Amino acid sequence: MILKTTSLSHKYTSNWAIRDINIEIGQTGVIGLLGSNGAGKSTTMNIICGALHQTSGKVFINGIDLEKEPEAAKKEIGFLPQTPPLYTDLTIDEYLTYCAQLRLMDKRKIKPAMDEAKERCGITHFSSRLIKNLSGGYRQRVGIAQAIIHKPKLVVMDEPTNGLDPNQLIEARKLIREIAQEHTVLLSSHILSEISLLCKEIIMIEAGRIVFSDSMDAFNNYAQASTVLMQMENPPSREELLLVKGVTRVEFLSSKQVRIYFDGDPDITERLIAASMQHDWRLREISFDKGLLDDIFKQLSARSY
Ligand SMILES: Nc1ncnc2c1ncn2[C@@H]1O[C@H](COP(=O)(O)OP(=O)(O)OP(=O)(O)O)[C@@H](O)[C@H]1O
Repeated sequence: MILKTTSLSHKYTSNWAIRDINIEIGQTGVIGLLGSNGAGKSTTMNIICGALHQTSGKVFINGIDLEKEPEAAKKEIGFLPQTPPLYTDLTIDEYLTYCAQLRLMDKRKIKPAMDEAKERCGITHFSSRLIKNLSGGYRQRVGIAQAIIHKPKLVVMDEPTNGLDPNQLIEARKLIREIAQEHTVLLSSHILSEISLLCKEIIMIEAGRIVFSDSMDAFNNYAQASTVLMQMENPPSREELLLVKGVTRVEFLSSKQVRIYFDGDPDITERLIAASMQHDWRLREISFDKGLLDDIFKQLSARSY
């Protein structure tokens, strides 16, 4: 088991920030920790990485008890916190060397490990550049390089794609996927689409408790389609749409785009397509729209897990 937590709970002051968090991860790949702001993602990650001491519960990294043998356990953890601890007045090489020393790496192994981490993160050409002169995307890569330099089994990334522009996002996702081929990556986000793009397993945390833990496929099945989105060149009136069997409510998002609420019968799309052909609505696009993340949170939080 690469990561195991048992009944992990934490109180900062009087309230529980997280309660009874049980996680078991045994394989490589990206595992997503999904939750809204304040759900307890950072608290959980900080404890797993030994940056925060839990009120109760246990953490095992590769079978090693983090509390009892912190040094040995931390050798198997790479951590990219929400704000990467970058020393901006150092060059990439100076910074990575410093990080490797902090991890108590064997002196002779530092240079080859650093070269490999830089290569994987695509920052070799900036080796002697000061970190303060790097763009946000490249700083993020340096953050990832420091998390993998000692080849840990588990790499923990707290909201690693936050604040990146669309191109940097694509690059960062690619890099994370590559890293996940050899390491187990536990990655947090409050954005469902980000998690669904990257993760095969998902752990959802809400108000400090795990409310869902399964494969992304199982999650997608659970998140039932709640509405249908239709784009038409020649849309009908609200009244006409309400005449289609199963349609319960119609919301015009623009003059040509409509959100259809329906009674839950998935054959609704066939009936809408048939009606469109019959009345020449000139349908351009039709798709199920999964519930908004907030709705899914509410549904999941409401059931006892
Ligand atoms: N240092 C602290 N002192 C007191 N309460 C804290 C502290 N850090 C976090 N909390 C509280 O603990 C709860 C969980 O916070 P946490 O930062 O773990 O959530 P999160 O899911 O990571 O949210 P975000 O995405 O906003 O970082 C929240 O209610 C938060 O207000």
